[in-house]
Amino acid sequence: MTEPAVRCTELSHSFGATRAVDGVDLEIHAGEVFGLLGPNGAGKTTTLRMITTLLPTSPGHITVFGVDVARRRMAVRRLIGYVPQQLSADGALTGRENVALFARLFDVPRARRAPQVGSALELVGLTDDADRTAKTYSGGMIRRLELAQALVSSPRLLILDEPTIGLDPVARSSVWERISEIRAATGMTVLVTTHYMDEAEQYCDRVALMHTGRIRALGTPADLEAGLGPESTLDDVFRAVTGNRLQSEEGGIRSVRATRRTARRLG
Ligand SMILES: Nc1ncnc2c1ncn2[C@@H]1O[C@H](COP(=O)(O)OP(=O)(O)OP(=O)(O)O)[C@@H](O)[C@H]1O
Repeated sequence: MTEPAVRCTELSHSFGATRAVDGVDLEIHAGEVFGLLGPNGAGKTTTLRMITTLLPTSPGHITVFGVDVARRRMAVRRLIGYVPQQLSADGALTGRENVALFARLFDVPRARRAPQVGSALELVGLTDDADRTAKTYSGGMIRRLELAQALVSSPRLLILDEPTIGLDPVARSSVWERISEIRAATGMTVLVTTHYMDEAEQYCDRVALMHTGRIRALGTPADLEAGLGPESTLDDVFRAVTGNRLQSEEGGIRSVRATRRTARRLG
């Protein structure tokens, strides 16, 4: 059997008295688009930060393509491209310069940098705008630029934390279309967190519904919905397993926060 892209075993993490992640077992198949869904505070970002080596994994255990995250952090980092929630593009640099900076940071060999920067920009549809400063980009273009930054080292696993938050519906679908195309073109595994149910239904092969640090349901969107009954949505499934609604009003507040952050960083 193919090695899973990610295998998490009994993953837990506490911040003081807050149990952010509470006994998560999870396997992400190589080549799939996997959605980790849940409301604010569910433990999604903490889980991603453990997989990306930014937080300790103990007492649990994680492997990325069979490589132990606790023991071989640098080897794991080379396998991963990570787009965090906080923006990471510099408005004073051009799109190409931003991506080139990441190529250097991620140790892409000098001779391969220019071609890899060019193909990362092409994968996200920014070739024509590559030599404009990032402060002239729209919110959707910035997200695509961040995708290019994460793609420039040709990772096998692309991890995206709320990639479409704060974007309008057109920009949201444009980001998702790029993600789908990149997966099709490269066979890359994609792990994404979102609280937009419609996006997860449309673009994820499988999803895990997370609540108070635990995985409450896992499967394809269609199977999870069918398990509940005809006409069910993922939001209904989430409510059935937790008693709460997934799509809270807070999404709006966070969107505004994210938009403000964009304005501040790039303005
Ligand atoms: N650095 C930290 N210090 C203290 N508590 C934290 C820290 N990071 C996260 N938490 C807490 O851990 C819990 C899980 O947070 P986490 O960010 O993983 O959730 P999330 O599902 O990603 O939500 P969001 O999308 O809002 O980030 C929350 O109760 C949060 O307040």
